[in-house]
Amino acid sequence: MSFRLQPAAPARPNRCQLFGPGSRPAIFEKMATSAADVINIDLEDSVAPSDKETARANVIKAINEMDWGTKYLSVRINGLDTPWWYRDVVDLLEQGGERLNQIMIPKVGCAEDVYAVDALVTAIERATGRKTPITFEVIIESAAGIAHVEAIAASSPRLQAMSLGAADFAASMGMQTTGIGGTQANYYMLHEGAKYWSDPWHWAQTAIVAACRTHGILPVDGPFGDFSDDEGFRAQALRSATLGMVGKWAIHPKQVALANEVFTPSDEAVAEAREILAAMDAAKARGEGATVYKGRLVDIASIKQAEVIVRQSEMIAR
Ligand SMILES: CC(C)(COP(=O)(O)OP(=O)(O)OC[C@H]1O[C@@H](n2cnc3c(N)ncnc32)[C@H](O)[C@@H]1OP(=O)(O)O)[C@@H](O)C(=O)NCCC(=O)NCCSC(=O)C[C@H](O)C(=O)O
Ligand SMILES: [Mg+2]
Repeated sequence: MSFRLQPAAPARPNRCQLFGPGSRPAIFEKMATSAADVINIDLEDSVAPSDKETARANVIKAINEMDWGTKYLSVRINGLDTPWWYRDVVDLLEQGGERLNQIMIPKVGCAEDVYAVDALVTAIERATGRKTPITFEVIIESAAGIAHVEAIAASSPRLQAMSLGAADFAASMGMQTTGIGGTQANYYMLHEGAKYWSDPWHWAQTAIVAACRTHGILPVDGPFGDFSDDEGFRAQALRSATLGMVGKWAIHPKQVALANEVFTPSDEAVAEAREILAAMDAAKARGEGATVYKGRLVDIASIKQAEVIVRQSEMIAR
């Protein structure tokens, strides 16, 4: 371990972030009563330009009047290249009250993007006497965003989560696909006539996980567009969980249970993690730093690996 210790990410469940357009208030109740840990009401790309003001008003009304239970409540504002974002922030902060937990900033390309929103939010919080600081989530969904991901991760103490936005990311990178996440038919290796598919999102995901873990932020996988493909969603989510991401967006309610299933450690995984911890306790008592568990090596690093799984399950059970 470096002399500079790795900070812990916020201790709150973030297995599924359910999205819905702010211009569609009829679904807000369904979002609030869903099994998602986080609700992202959208003012950005799922809202047509002609609906921006109405959507903003819908969202503020819903934040104030609806029962959101224990949901972590987040609103995605418009991008900093639009005329809408500052009014989103001002109205949400001035009229949305303390129930709003988080602002999601899309298409962040550099640390200064976050700085700009932070400055505006900070001024409004001071003026209104807000008690609990608003937190931020950013979406990495451009070439600039991934190139500057580490600086973005370090940009503000408000930052709690960072997602990969596969659709805009693919467009910004010039990738030849219209798919949103998942397997890409043309991304394969050929060996002795057989095709072996690879994962075109892998590099961006690992860059995000490393930046997030360095700065104590939750790394999250973004949307999987084909909501009729449950197995495709599950495969994408399993890869993300294996890489260290803590959750995934749902762009349709049927994806919520899938995300919760993948990002909740199974009873078997938790039991095995606890057995590894017990085996290492016994090893330590014998003065050993390594031992054998089910025919394989476990050592002091295995304690940290097992603790990740136990911590996740304890946090979700809370
Ligand atoms: C994708 C949808 C437009 C589909 O809506 P719809 O046609 O109504 O679906 P269904 O008929 O299958 O709906 C079944 C029931 O579920 C309710 N419903 C639908 N969507 C939601 C939702 N998001 N949350 C809660 N409940 C929902 C319907 O009302 C039906 O209920 P009932 O009649 O009682 O049976 C729609 O799902 C949708 O709008 N999804 C979210 C789109 C969105 O927010 N997109 C933005 C995020 S993705 C993105 O931005 C890309 C990213 O930035 C990147 O770059 O990668
Ligand atoms: Mg996007």
